[in-house]
Amino acid sequence: MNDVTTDYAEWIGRQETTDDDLSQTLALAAAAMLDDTQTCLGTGSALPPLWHWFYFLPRVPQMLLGIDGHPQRGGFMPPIPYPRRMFAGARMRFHHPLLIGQPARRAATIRDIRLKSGRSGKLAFVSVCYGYYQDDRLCIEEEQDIVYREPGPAVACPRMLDEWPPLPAGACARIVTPDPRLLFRFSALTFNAHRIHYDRPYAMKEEGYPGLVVHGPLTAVLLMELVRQEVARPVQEFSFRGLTPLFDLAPFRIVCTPVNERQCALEAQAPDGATAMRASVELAPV
Ligand SMILES: C/C(=C\C(=O)SCCNC(=O)CCNC(=O)[C@H](O)C(C)(C)COP(=O)(O)OP(=O)(O)OC[C@H]1O[C@@H](n2cnc3c(N)ncnc32)[C@H](O)[C@@H]1OP(=O)(O)O)C(=O)O
Repeated sequence: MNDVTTDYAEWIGRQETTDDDLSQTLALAAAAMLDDTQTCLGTGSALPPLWHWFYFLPRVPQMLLGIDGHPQRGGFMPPIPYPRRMFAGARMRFHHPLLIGQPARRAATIRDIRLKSGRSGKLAFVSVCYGYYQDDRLCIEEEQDIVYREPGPAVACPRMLDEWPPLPAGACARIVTPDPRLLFRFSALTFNAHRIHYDRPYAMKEEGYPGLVVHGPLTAVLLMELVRQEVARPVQEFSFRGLTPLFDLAPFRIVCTPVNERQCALEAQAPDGATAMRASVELAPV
């Protein structure tokens, strides 16, 4: 089940390059969404880690969007027939911060396509590598896993704990209320038209979710913001895997637990206490 079918083999190695001027306006809009009134975001300032996701936006014409709101498959992304797209995870290494207001380039390459069978049914994982450059200098290396699922049974509404469990020693945490205003602003900032994040009838009736789905990259950004504010040290590496979706139906908790001098374990906990996203950061040496 792990082999790429010949149908998709020609997509491996496919490349796409996107230029962006890393406008200050978008950084200020991202800061507003994150309630960040402190970070200096002037021209030439370092873009906080993961904020590169607010740039290099897809420029696919409206007429080429699929029914789910994503660009129709068969262009850069392979024509996988499973209809339910999700962001499954990513790994990245930060070499240098991107600087606001200066031209930058993103080079994308499809690295791998794998068909798997999971508890939820048939899955197709597409791994896309990205290199982010400024002045021809590699600033960030990233690999994203996008998963396409076949339709399955409706996803149940998660039960809510009466109380969050105690935190591990040394951990810090924050409760996030993922209301539609936050999801809408994140969709807008990433120019992501996937309807599961803002169109409740579509999310529930077509894709079988109990509510609007929280973007995986939004949860990852919130975890990174917790590190940026509470640990306040430069991050060298970051990785995450989405284990179960989060919805706009109840608050979730994000937790950062130091593991050693250089590493923190991160987690987003669903309202029922289950781990919805597991992540880790490697910090720069002191
Ligand atoms: C933006 C954007 C979209 C979104 O943001 S969607 C919302 C964010 N994403 C999520 O909420 C995804 C949450 N995860 C899940 O729903 C499930 O974990 C998933 C991905 C459907 C898989 O669940 P299964 O239970 O069917 O899978 P298994 O645990 O049985 O594993 C089967 C094999 O798949 C591998 N695998 C599972 N999860 C991941 C993952 N996150 N990343 C990479 N690989 C994964 C697992 O290791 C098994 O592989 P084997 O080789 O061991 O068979 C947008 O669209 O842009």
